[in-house]
Amino acid sequence: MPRFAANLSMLYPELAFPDRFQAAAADGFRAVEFLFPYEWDARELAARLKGNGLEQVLFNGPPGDWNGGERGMACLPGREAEFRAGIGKALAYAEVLGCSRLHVMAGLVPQAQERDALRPTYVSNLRWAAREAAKQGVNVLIEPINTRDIPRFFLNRQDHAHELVAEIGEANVQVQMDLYHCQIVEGDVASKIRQYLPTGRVGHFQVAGVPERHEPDVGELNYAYLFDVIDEVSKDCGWSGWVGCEYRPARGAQPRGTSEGLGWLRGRRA
Ligand SMILES: O=C(O)C(=O)[C@@H](O)CO
Ligand SMILES: [Mg+2]
Repeated sequence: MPRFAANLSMLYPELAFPDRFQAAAADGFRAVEFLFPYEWDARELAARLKGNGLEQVLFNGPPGDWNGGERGMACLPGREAEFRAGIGKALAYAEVLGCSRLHVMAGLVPQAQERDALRPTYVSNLRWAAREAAKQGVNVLIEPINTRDIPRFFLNRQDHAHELVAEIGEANVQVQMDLYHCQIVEGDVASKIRQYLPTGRVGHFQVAGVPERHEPDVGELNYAYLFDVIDEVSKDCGWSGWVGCEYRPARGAQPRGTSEGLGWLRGRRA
């Protein structure tokens, strides 16, 4: 059975962020992930994890000016110093949270620039981040994201991500395979799991229904089937990572809306 982690940036929207840890534990989760922890003290978050018997399995590096529309800096020439400072900050949080996966967002292709021209900057930034992360046993993850949600995002496809992982050439760089984005951009999701999971280069999965990004049992993807595929391939190749529940509950911020939407998970937990 896949092991499922609650994404606390999206689940339990009716609760203040620090209270989402307890809610996730009460719903039976043993692990959590979230996007950005930086407005909270790392020790306070570590205490929430410990107090609720939870493991932190993933979070994101600083994305640049998120409210101003930025979605990472890794591909942006001229932003290397800020990128490196952000990785330093993220690794300090990873240490306190005991987290071994860091998602580094690629960034947007600037207007009037070609994606390929950004590749050397991206590769060199990721290589630097990976070497820093390796010093404390952290894996750096890169995630293809669909361009409907994030227009001009640098990284959109699984094959592009795996090519870049090979070019970066560091053992601790892996792909965060978000099946929601994968379905929107390229489809053929089960075959892609079978193709990429045995390579040892998939570090984490994320799931959501398509197209609304609600619960996995809402929408066009048959997750019952896909979870069986992950199970089957994991057994063959010895993969033992996590599946992040990164969706917006269909019942929105209604009290207990997230919990009531977890029917899809019943009987599926490892
Ligand atoms: O949007 C996603 O998908 C993510 O995994 C985030 O970390 C980045 O927006
Ligand atoms: Mg994702």
